[in-house]
Amino acid sequence: MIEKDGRSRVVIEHVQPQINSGRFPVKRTVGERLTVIADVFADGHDEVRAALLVKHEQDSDWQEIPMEFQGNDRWEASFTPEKRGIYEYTVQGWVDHLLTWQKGLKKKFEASQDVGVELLIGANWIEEAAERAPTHEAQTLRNWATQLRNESNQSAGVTFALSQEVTKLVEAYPDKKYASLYHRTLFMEAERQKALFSTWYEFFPRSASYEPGKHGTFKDCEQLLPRIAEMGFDTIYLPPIHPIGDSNRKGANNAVTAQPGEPGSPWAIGSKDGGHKSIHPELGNIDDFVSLVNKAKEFNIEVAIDVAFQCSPDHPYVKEHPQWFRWRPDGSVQYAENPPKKYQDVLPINFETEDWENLWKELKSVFEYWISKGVYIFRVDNPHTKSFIFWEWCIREVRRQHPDAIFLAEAFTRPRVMEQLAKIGFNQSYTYYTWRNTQFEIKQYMTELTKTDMREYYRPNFWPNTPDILPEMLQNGGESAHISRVVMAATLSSNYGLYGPVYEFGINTPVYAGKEEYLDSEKYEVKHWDWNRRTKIRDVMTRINRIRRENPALQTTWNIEFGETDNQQLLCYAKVDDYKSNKILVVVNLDPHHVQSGWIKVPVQYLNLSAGSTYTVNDLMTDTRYQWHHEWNYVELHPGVMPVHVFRIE
Ligand SMILES: O=P(O)(O)O[C@H]1O[C@H](CO)[C@@H](O[C@H]2O[C@H](CO)[C@@H](O)[C@H](O)[C@H]2O)[C@H](O)[C@H]1O
Repeated sequence: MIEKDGRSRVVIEHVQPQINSGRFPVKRTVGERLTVIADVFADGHDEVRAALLVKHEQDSDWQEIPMEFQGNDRWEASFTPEKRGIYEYTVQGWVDHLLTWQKGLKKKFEASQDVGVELLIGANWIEEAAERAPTHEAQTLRNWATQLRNESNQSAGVTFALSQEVTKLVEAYPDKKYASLYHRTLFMEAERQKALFSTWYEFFPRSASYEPGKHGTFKDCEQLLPRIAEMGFDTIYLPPIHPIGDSNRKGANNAVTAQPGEPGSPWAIGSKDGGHKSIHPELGNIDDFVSLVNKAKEFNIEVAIDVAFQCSPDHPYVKEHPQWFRWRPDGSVQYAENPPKKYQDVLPINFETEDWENLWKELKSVFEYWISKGVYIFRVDNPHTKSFIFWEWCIREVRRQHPDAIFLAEAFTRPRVMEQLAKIGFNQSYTYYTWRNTQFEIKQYMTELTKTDMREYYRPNFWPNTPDILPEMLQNGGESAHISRVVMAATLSSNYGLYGPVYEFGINTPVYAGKEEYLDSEKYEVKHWDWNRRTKIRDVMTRINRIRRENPALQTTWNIEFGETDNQQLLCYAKVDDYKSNKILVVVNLDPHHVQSGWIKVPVQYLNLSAGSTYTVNDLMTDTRYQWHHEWNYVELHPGVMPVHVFRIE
């Protein structure tokens, strides 16, 4: 059986972007362009044309966007989503006889051949196009066909046939009877802008009190909002806010047994006071929490909460749904792990339980419950230790009802696993940035994130530290490293965050030499921070966050171009906005201990600067201006003064 019309001669292949052959949608935010490329060609020498077909899933009509020929059978078109939701896209190609005729006519006429018959053939094609045009234009086309038939002067006929007005009108009504359609419909999800541009400040609400020795509350968190807003953060991320279990409670510095009075790790969720939908009593009650969420909105701050699907042995689920845990012959459950880390105070959930459907529904309802309280951003703890198939379902279902929901995958694990979590729906992902220090490492990692197909589905969120990770660079590099690492996170990636208090106060003592964990970690203790204290690091955080808000070039991750340097300790990169009007050039001294100087090659072409022109670079970190003339320019960065330049090119 011949399934297709044998006259469909166009081949369409290598349509990009597509993730796993279209199994997963590519990601964009509203207003963020999607550029689609494809190879479209036919046998012989006929002219081919191609169009990108796009539609929002709720619309019935396809929008047709002409693709532009890039040479070598490659075609390209762009589309910018205007509303949130899923868009479908595919590619169509067809042989264009009118265009073929026009090109042939031109060649023959230029070769001084007789084109009398050609003009008659063209008249027929134009008449056919009239059949596809609306009445008023159909009449014009018919008139042109008559004009061509009656034209006695071949030169005038050719000029007319190739004129812009004829070309424009015949292009508008192509003959697509035998058009080919790419064999697949692909998907793109357009999300709200925050999925791409967000600035996170993590702190433990139990340490929020201004008063030493007092357990912090949500009311205390409200007091911190003006301070956090002043620093320019738009998202506060709170580690778990639920009741903390007593059984196997951990003590200071990860001791497996807590001393009386120790508060335990907030990730040991669940006690007689409730589980994932309850509030730790010392923080306040649900009304206090909702009040914090609403108050934060007044400062343009969103509250993000931590969702850790694991249970303290005291969690109500353990008694109510014992089938959700894997019991061993001795009546115990093996505690949770993220090898080599051991979480002796929590039980993992068994995603292979016979009762998986009820488990899934309950876990999804946790997100729904917090959404009903005004929370739309979730930092998901260790998602890679729960099944992919669950996440794909859960995120899809939650976002179908609540498209504003954003899920950040807190997975520091193998690359394929992190990538899969992003493919199946996580809107943002933690990264290896935390450990990328040298020029080579940073360039290589940024290239992988932005110039491979990861760009289509993996939205990085760069964290210089977390409560779990005090990287060696911050331990050894002190204030200078804190400054350079936060400025790089904030300018390399449009999503970035940090574990705030210890960062701004420059706390960097490891639990012991060689271990990348904070001594006396807040994970196991209530801390008292001097919230009135201003540090240079805090001032830098404030300034770089303002620079990010004021410069659209820093509100996306994908627009990076590195510049050469003659010193490996200097890193140089440029970013420009879509309109090429906002241009940022960052230079970083990667060595926190020594002055580093050298020559950097400004990527002038990328920055749209004509060679040899004079331009002003305005260092937004220090409000200092320099006049530069060439590609190569000299810089000198002092770690003790300011280890970075963030230039705006003016
Ligand atoms: O496994 P990760 O390094 O990605 O860390 C995340 O998950 C951990 C488990 O939830 C969590 O660990 C903390 O809570 C545990 C449970 O209470 C406790 O046993 C650990 O000692 C404590 O570090 C970690 O904070 C989180 O970021």
